Amino acid sequence: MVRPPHARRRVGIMGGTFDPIHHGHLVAASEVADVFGLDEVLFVPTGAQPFKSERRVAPAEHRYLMAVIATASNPRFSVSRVDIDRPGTTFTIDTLRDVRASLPEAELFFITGADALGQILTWKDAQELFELAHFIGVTRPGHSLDDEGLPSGDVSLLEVPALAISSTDCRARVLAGKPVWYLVPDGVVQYIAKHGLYAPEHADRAPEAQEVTA
Ligand SMILES: Nc1ncnc2c1ncn2[C@@H]1O[C@H](COP(=O)(O)OP(=O)(O)OP(=O)(O)O)[C@@H](O)[C@H]1O
Ligand SMILES: O=C(O)c1ccc[n+]([C@@H]2O[C@H](COP(=O)([O-])O)[C@@H](O)[C@H]2O)c1
Repeated sequence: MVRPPHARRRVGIMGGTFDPIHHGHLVAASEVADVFGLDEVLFVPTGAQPFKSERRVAPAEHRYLMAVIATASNPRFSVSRVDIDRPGTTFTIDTLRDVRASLPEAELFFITGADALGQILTWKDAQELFELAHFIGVTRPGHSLDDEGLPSGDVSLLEVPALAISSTDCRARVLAGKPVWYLVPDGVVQYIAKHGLYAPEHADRAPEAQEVTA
């Protein structure tokens, strides 16, 4: 994308539980950054996600550090602590307000997979979300990408390389003793093993890996 000089900085925001971060997240962010000419993508791990309150989630600090490891080699990727440092339930409206406050001049793009895009109208202060960022819905295997009911002009849809990977499947594989090599970055494979994440047999060695945070 050709950019005029002095154009506003274009910043993508990829929010997620990232339990753990995997190559599906990274490919989606990379493709959006390329197609929309983003200067930077901020990965924003959630604190307590409102739709996952019944589920055990790895402690935020582990999910944050895995995101840091996964994005370290890409100069355009970084990880934000705004959601994990804010007490209480994570709502995207707060994420966007906080990022807007720290980057007042930037154009913001919120990146979301097809599954999450389909739920946006149920999110807190849904109508105001579209005043704070342009939303980009990306394809995800097993989900249909649809912007029905969403404000036209505020949402774009993008086909990204299809990776049928989910964090749920990665956790289940670790629990079953199966490899997650090539589903998540190498450093994340090693981080999961080092801290005994997702494997109950390691609970006595690494109790911090089994905390309930959401
Ligand atoms: N394979 C994928 N391709 C495209 N987008 C994805 C993919 N996996 C996740 N996303 C998107 O990334 C964001 C964060 O996803 P999340 O951290 O919940 O991962 P997940 O794999 O869906 O996790 P879980 O299986 O635990 O629900 C969401 O917008 C989701 O739609
Ligand atoms: O704001 C809300 O009400 C809301 C409800 C559910 C999910 N979200 C956001 O959706 C993004 C993807 O969430 P998740 O848990 O599917 O990874 C993440 O940034 C969440 O904060 C936001």
